[in-house]
Amino acid sequence: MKLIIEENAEKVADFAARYVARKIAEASEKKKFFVLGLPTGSTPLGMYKKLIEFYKEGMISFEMVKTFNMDEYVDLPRDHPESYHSFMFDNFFRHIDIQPANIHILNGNTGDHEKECAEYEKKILEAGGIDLFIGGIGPDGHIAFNEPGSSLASRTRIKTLNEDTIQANARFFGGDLSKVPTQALTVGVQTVMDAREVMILITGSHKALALHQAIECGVSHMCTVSAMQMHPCATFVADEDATLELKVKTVKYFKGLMALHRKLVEF
Ligand SMILES: N[C@@H]1[C@@H](O)[C@H](O)[C@@H](COP(=O)(O)O)O[C@@H]1O
Repeated sequence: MKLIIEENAEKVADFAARYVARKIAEASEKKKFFVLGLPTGSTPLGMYKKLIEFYKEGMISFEMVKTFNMDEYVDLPRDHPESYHSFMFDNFFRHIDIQPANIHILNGNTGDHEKECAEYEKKILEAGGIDLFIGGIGPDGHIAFNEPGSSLASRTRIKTLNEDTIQANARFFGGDLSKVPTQALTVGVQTVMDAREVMILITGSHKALALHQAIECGVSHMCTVSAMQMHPCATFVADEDATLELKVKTVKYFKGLMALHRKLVEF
């Protein structure tokens, strides 16, 4: 596992965007599609902004990119401003040259959630698997909507959101808890684990305990992102605030590797 520690959220976004841009460019040079797993939430917004900038500056193209989003609310119309469909189109897809057919987002309005989830897993396989899955985490260490207690062997399925997550997401629904959807379709922990690479973005002191549990404690279904300790190629990109609960020794160790890790984003 790599832990990248950047000064602030903007630098986390810059690192992540450069990392993704370089991977896309490498695949395009080989005339290969690059398959990205993508998150929503406020954490990845800065990365999406930078990637749009890189595209507008002519540094990268998304013509050879396929995407699979992590999750989507159940029974929230696709065109609702807070659906993850709207989020992704408004903040990313509308501004780049990705082919619409290469965008995949779970549909929480089909009425047959089991079928939708099974087909999603199938589509990922047909695309050749995910090359790089990018994720954020909830303050309780959940990845996608794999809430505490979710099986670490889970695959795409319907999940009922817990109280903490509903409260955290209420800010997007005018602070009204009753308006927050209570269920979502989400990729499983194992779906993320199957990706060839995983990159988790964590910013803010409210995520500090989660980062500590994720990388300094044992693997536990109570902090589902901790499963990434078992992934052969996982990178956590955090800002200083998110490292507040880590041991000084851990921080010092990974900061000592930063010169090496900077090479990963030379682009
Ligand atoms: N399902 C999403 C997660 O994928 C996301 O990582 C988390 C944190 O969001 P934010 O980045 O806004 O803190 O929110 C939701 O629970």
